[in-house]
Amino acid sequence: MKNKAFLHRFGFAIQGLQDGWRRERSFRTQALIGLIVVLGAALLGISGIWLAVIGLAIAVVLAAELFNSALEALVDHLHPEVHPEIRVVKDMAAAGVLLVCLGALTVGLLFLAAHS
Ligand SMILES: Nc1ncnc2c1ncn2[C@@H]1O[C@H](COP(=O)(O)OP(=O)(O)OP(=O)(O)O)[C@@H](O)[C@H]1O
Repeated sequence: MKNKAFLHRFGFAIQGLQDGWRRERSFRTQALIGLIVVLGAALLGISGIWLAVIGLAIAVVLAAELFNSALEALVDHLHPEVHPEIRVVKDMAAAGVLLVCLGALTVGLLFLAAHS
């Protein structure tokens, strides 16, 4: 499975996006919020740099959610039983998503403050 051509690897990534969309409600919610924010920003005609920062914040949130979901799926598959270490792994992954979401929220608040 190693060293596949770029198009193959791109296909795997698209498949991962579809799996994330199909299996994870939080990913769907965050993706829809991101879409609404980008559409709203485009309608307001905001400047290029703000669009870039907001787009990056949305992409980082979605990527963090996918990493978190992938880790959860792996852990649940390898170790379905309850275990204190699994709790730590899942809670730390969830904390990572929370931090990224707080960062994105800060970007949103700074944008609103700069445009009000
Ligand atoms: N196998 C386990 N052993 C110990 N604690 C667990 C285990 N599975 C889940 N937990 C605890 O329950 C919390 C929620 O776990 P869960 O897998 O349902 O995550 P979730 O973020 O709610 O996932 P989903 O996106 O599937 O709703 C974890 O953060 C962890 O604290």
